[in-house]
Amino acid sequence: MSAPSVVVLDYGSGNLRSAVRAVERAGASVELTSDLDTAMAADGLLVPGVGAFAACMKGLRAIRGERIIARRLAGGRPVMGICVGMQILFETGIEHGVETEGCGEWPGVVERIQAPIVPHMGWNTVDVPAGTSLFAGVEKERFYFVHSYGVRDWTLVTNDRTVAPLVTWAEHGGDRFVAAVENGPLSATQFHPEKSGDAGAAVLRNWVQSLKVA
Ligand SMILES: NC(=O)CC[C@H](N)C(=O)O
Repeated sequence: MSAPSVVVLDYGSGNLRSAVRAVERAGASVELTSDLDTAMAADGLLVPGVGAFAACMKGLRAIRGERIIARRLAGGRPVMGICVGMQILFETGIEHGVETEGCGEWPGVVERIQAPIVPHMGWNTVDVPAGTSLFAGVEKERFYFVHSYGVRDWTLVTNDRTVAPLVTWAEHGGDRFVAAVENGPLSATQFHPEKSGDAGAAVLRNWVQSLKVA
């Protein structure tokens, strides 16, 4: 079976090369591009990101990235967001007093972590829900975080006809925030799997291996 194809979306954010290398090591054939048709056709789309929420959303909109994400998800085509690439999937981001509209794939606000020491920078464990596939085999491992903001409250309303997302939580300085989400074709991690050693590599491998099944 050929390697799954993954587009790493190039919307001007940083951390692109390490994301490309990490997904290649996870077994995918990777292209770094902002081309809409290429991004739509790939088995998986990875949305990395470092920097401020507003700047990332500006860069994403400049290449119609929010439309690429929405159209892929409408067709059940897998997307994974990492760090700011996860944060921009939510409804709103508030950084340095600036409120910015996100992609709105999930309700919720990205806001400053309420902890004595911010940024949350370093290795941490996560609280993984039953039924996870993203964390299969590494549920008890540590992952590398570098962020000052996060989603501290998960308020998605579901009913008996919808499959609730699997939400993984983490805690820093007494504050809890969403560390990962598995929601059908949409996956996301607040931590950097590409900076999280063998455990992070396993998360990316789990995601890449799910693409051919999708
Ligand atoms: N690693 C980053 O780029 C941090 C992303 C975001 N600005 C945050 O602080 O949460």
